[in-house]
Amino acid sequence: MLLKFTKMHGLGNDFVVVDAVSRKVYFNKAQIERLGDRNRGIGFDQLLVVEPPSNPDMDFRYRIYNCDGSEVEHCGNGARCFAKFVLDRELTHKRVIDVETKRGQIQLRVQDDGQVCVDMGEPSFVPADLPFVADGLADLYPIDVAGDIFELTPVSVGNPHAVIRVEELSDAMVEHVGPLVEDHERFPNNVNVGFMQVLSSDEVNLRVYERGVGETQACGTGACAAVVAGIKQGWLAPEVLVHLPGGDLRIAWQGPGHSIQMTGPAEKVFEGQIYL
Ligand SMILES: N[C@@H](CCC[C@H](N)C(=O)O)C(=O)O
Repeated sequence: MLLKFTKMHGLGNDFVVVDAVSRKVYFNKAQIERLGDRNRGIGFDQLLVVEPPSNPDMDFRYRIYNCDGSEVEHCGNGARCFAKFVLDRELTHKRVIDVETKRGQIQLRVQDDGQVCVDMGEPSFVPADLPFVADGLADLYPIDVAGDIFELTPVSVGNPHAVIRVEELSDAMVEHVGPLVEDHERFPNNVNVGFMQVLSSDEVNLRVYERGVGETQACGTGACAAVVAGIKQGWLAPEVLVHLPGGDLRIAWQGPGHSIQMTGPAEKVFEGQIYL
């Protein structure tokens, strides 16, 4: 079967986006891994599949797969690219789009400047929601990583994140500690690992080692998780500019009972077709 796709990115976190509204398409794990291979396929961090909604109150449903073939609940940068894709392809003319995901319902608002603001839903700090194995509730949780102790904040923003505050960001930290935390036994479903350097109460640097991918140039849910963790710990204000290797995101959270708002760009790179 010849598959038509669009290559997109949000701050360098790259996607292959497929229209499964106009024509049904299903992928198995081996196909996703092959398409995601940067040498033998197209290459992407995540595959996004745009489908009709199952709930008539929603505009679309979208499925998200990491390049290792695993299906995930949520993707912040993907949500913004999704909004640009359905407008560019004229699958909708709405600029406020309600979408079903594995995580639940999210709302995308396309601004006049082309940036997309995503209502990412409410975060949870309850360990069982990630899941994260813990004896009880704490502010910061110490975790033994190959003999070194790190303190982290576990956060679910629909998908699981571990946020570690560091004084300085380093390649060694992300490349060595990232994978060890990602599949640590205390995270039975694995976890996305964010390393956050606080610059001031409204500005941070962040690098994210993503579950099922490795380090990406940006992670939208990772930026949300880092900011809400920082607000919970009393380090950050309700609106924060997050500097990621691929560019900046604005994250706002007014506290418990409120959704996280994420604003940033979405870019189309090219369209193509490939045999599945
Ligand atoms: N890049 C994404 C997150 C994608 C999913 C993640 N790797 C997971 O396994 O949960 C984002 O922008 O949020």
